[in-house]
Amino acid sequence: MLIVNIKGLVQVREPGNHVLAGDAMATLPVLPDAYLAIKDGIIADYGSMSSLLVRHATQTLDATGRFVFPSFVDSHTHLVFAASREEEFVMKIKGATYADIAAKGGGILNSARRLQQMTEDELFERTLTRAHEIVRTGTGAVEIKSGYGLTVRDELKMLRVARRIGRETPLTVKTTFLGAHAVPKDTTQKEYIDLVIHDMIPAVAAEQLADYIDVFCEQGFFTAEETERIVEAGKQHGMCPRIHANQLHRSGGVQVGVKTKAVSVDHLENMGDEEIEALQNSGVMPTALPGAAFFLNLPFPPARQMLQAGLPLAIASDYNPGSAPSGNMPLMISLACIKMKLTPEEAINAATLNTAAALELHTTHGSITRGKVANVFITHPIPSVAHVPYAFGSPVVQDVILNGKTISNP
Ligand SMILES: N=CN[C@@H](CCC(=O)O)C(=O)O
Ligand SMILES: [Zn+2]
Repeated sequence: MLIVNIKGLVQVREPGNHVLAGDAMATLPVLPDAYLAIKDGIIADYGSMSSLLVRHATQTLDATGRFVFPSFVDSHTHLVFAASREEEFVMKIKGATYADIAAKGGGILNSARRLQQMTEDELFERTLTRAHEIVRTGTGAVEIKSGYGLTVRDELKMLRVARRIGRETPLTVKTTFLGAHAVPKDTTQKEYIDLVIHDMIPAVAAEQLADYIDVFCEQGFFTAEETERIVEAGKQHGMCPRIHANQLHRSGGVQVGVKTKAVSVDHLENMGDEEIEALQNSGVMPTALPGAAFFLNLPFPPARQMLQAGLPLAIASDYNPGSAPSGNMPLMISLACIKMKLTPEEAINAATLNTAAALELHTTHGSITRGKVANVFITHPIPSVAHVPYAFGSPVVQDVILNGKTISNP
């Protein structure tokens, strides 16, 4: 396949380990008036139109006036859920907080009740609709968590659905076991943590259903000490940690992430100097979820301060029914620019190369690089790259190509 007359080929990089940190995040390489050649699902070549020699291809797309981007990598979602939660949305409008709703058995426990009653096939169908939706907005690889099952049976059910999304859609899927998302009503904290460690983790590992282990490290959910114990148990079974950290409070989640060598710590709405220092040279990817901060009216992560400290930064959607009911990555990039004061270049780097690194997909995804998976999208005609975050909420993606194949009616 050949894409020709590309107005700008975005995020062109030579092969190599590209985690971008600090000042390096400001540079986004864009090749003007370019072509892109794809063969056997892989990026075969790219260059300036003036250097294009081969003109025969099985399929040629003309991208005049349009940009080609590498597909977004969304490194944090809860894509598998049974039902939306508009009633809580209205409660929040009227003044209830996320914590108030959770304390009344709403929130995660509300989602768990509904998911427990749903068959695996029905859950798959509902998730499939959302998978198609994120493909249409430019996502090519996605992390999917469990955490609305809260029983052995239902956590396994969620992870099987997530794995099936990886098999039956063109999305690249990584899965995360988040049994420690909330404690069910009729169980003590200790009983539930024992269930997570002694029953759930071995059962998940036996079916190889999870690449990662996650814990909601937060007041009223799981303490830093409990988080450490749970993720260490996961590590024993080959699951690398990634942590819900510092969403509502300075929970110690960041420090546990660093201590346990997590691949990422996500949320980070409540950060202090100590957390930023702890992350320096840690190898842990700090990940902002601007959709969740926006939806819950929380402070946004101190992105500029983090970049000034030389940290890398990733941006993901957190698509879930309670705190971020959108998996629209172009919108997340807009929010990152508008609310976190990232430049368009920084935000796009954060949602492509750095999220690929956060999912350990940096050798195959996240940039236009020879030899990487041909996951790209072609924009509508737009004047500039910065137009993507500028025109917030406007459709960005016109054509989607995943694994080298055009997705019809994206
Ligand atoms: N904070 C924890 N988990 C999700 C929200 C879960 C829910 O409210 O259903 C999040 O990342 O925001
Ligand atoms: Zn989350």
